[in-house]
Amino acid sequence: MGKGFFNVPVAINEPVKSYAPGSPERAAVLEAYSTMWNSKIDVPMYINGENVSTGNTKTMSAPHDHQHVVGNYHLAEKSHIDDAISTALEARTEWAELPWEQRAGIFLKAAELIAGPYRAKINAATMIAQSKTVHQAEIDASCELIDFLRFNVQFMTDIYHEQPDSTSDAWNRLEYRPLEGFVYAVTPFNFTAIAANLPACMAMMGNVVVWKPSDSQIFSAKIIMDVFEEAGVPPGVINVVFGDPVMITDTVMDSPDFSGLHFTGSTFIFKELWKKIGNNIHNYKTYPRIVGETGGKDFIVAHKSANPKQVATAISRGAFEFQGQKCSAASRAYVPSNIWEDVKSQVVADVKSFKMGSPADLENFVTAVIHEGSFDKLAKYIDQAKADADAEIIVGGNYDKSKGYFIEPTVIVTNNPNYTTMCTELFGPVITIYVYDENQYSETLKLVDETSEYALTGAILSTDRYAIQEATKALQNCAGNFYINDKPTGAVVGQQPFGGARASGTNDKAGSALNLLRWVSPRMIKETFVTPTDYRYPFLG
Ligand SMILES: NC(=O)c1ccc[n+]([C@@H]2O[C@H](COP(=O)([O-])OP(=O)(O)OC[C@H]3O[C@@H](n4cnc5c(N)ncnc54)[C@H](O)[C@@H]3O)[C@@H](O)[C@H]2O)c1
Ligand SMILES: N[C@@H](CCC=O)C(=O)O
Repeated sequence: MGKGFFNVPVAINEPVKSYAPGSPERAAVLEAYSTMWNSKIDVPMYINGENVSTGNTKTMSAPHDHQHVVGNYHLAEKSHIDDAISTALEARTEWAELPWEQRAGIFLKAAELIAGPYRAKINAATMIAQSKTVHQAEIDASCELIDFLRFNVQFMTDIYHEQPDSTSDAWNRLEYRPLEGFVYAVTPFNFTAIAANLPACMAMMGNVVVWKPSDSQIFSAKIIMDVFEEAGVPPGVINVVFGDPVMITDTVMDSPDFSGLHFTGSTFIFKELWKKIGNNIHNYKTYPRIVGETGGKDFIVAHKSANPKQVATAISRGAFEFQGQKCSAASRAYVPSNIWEDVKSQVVADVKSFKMGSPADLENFVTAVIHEGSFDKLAKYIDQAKADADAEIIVGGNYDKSKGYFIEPTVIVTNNPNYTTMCTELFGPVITIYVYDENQYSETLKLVDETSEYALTGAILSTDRYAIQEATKALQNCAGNFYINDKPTGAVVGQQPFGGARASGTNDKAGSALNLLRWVSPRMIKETFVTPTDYRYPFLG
């Protein structure tokens, strides 16, 4: 320790590859997809650097072909969770005391492994496990994950540089210690990058981790585990467990050494976990840090000055890329009456032109939703919209789960701004549009603010700067990520730190120093050079 003040490589965003016909990346990803599709993988848990198989397994299949099995994974019993906790705690001292540049080296290496030898594999696994198109897999599993790793190393050093003032007779130093105990990462299905980043960024700051991925993402989580291992994450630092989320969480949160939760997923589950922590609060050695990024009901508002083509494109891409399963996806839109007919005709034409099917066919723009539970929920809301007098489906509305969980991208128009699908998170390829009187802009902004419990992302499209300013102010509390003349999706690490407030989360901004600060417990050290030897003030003589 302490052999130099090292500069880390300046983080730059990983360029997104095109996958155009004839490109080497296209050939590589299709080959990786075909190899994975035609073999079956066995995914053990990973505890203390060892693969742990229990024989109690579940199969993994692709959402776009649910009868096609691509492998199985092993389920934990309580004793495995106890093991994961105790090995994490055993690894803690050595890991926490490892100089930061050694930890940085591991995660910078992980970024390069993904950028190079693992890129096709992690993209193909994400196409299979989460039914992402190749473009959506590339911006998530490769680029966003690489960016998380590189930028967080830089943010980590920025944090370490933040030091208090000192004087000639006293030197003040802040030490950014990891949390005392172990931390718990619970990750969602929808972003491979989020699944990797939640455990990785805590480990980067010197913490030891128990990580529970989503059942629907284990196939791509396996590639993350392989990358962490090859990059040199030592045994016990990140322990990966699968199985009953309630049993795993109860076991973790019953431990007095539990010191932090890093969660991304639905609002309801996050609130349940927060309650459990509250109920156990007297048992912990330290107050656990709680970070959760959760649901959304993300909006697009168009002003009467907006360009209809831009509004329509923001809707088509913002609502339907990755089947509307980004937490940032537009799911309610407010369009003024003067441009509605133009917006409507382009959105309908766009949606009718979408190709839907397996991500193995790179021509497809949309594929299947994640699982049967999601499919059934979406089908129910679509049927309800067909039956309700205050809603009309203007395009889409069909669904079919015979082979994969396919929901047609669907646009509902309602004359009721509080219609159920204007308020409830559906998490699928369904957007509801309310057409407002073009002269009721201010009233509509109030409606946008008050309609949903969430505050994740939102967008205003306008060519009128006064209208943009009015929206920026009126909507300041209903979106943690607010976009002007753009769609509300596609935040880039290092450029748009991501997260929302209200029921959308603790707004600790993934991909920024704000998030990393939650995983350290600073120690202030004051060193006095001339230590007093007399208690009296000078004037007391
Ligand atoms: N705000 C963000 O940054 C962000 C990002 C991605 C996803 N999301 C949200 O995530 C949700 C979609 O992801 P999902 O379907 O994987 O969410 P989910 O809440 O169903 O699952 C998230 C994780 O919680 C675990 N879990 C489920 N029940 C649990 C329980 N009772 N106890 C402990 N753990 C439990 C799951 O196994 C999974 O690992 C959406 O609501 C979306 O808005 C938010
Ligand atoms: N950061 C992503 C969304 C992550 C949640 O699913 C975006 O901005 O689209």
